Amino acid sequence: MTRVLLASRNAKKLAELRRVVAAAGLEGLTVVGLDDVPQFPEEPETGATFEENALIKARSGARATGLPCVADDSGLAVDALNGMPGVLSARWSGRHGDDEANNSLLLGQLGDVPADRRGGAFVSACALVTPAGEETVVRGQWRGRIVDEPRGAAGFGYDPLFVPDDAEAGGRTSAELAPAEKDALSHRGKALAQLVPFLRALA
Ligand SMILES: O=P(O)(O)OP(=O)(O)OP(=O)(O)OC[C@H]1O[C@@H](n2cnc3c(O)ncnc32)[C@H](O)[C@@H]1O
Ligand SMILES: [Mg+2]
Repeated sequence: MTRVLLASRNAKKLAELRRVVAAAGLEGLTVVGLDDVPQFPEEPETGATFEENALIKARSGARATGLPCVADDSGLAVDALNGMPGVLSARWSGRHGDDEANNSLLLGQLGDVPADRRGGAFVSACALVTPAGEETVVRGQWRGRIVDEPRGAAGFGYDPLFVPDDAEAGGRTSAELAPAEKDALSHRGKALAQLVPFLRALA
């Protein structure tokens, strides 16, 4: 069995990564998380793009463990904010991973922005780095709009504020979708789908 490390320190994101990889039915691959390998220090996510940050995380996981490593760097790019919070999504309010503070800051910033200009996209870059140094990076996007009040309790991050454009979502926020519904439409689902052939090749 080949082991593959999914390197995320965000438990809810990690659960999504695990789900999508499991749904792909990769025979001969065992997925492990950071809890299953010896601890190694977190590298600062200093990249200017999602791709650069995904590579920083995947390279450091592969280097520390000797395992092929998948990492996601993602965020919400709001049109009216010229693509921000972007790579700063996790720490937009100044406190890393404080979803409530991030959401209320974003809502305040969009306070005067009318409904027809509240478009944006979730973006995910997923990188696969092997111990031999082969690197693959892919990107998925999920278009939608930012509502003016949070709705729903599933998912994480900005999910309660994001209504996907997809008809299947029927006007629900991504925090109101069932997990499998989110995976079928999401930026992360689309990015990982492109990595599946490369993962299959490792098995
Ligand atoms: O870097 P790792 O350890 O993977 O965990 P993280 O939470 O810091 O992850 P990122 O640096 O990639 O930042 C992503 C942020 O973007 C937001 N985000 C990304 N994907 C999202 C999703 O599917 N739903 C809601 N918010 C999302 C959310 O605020 C995340 O904390
Ligand atoms: Mg991060």
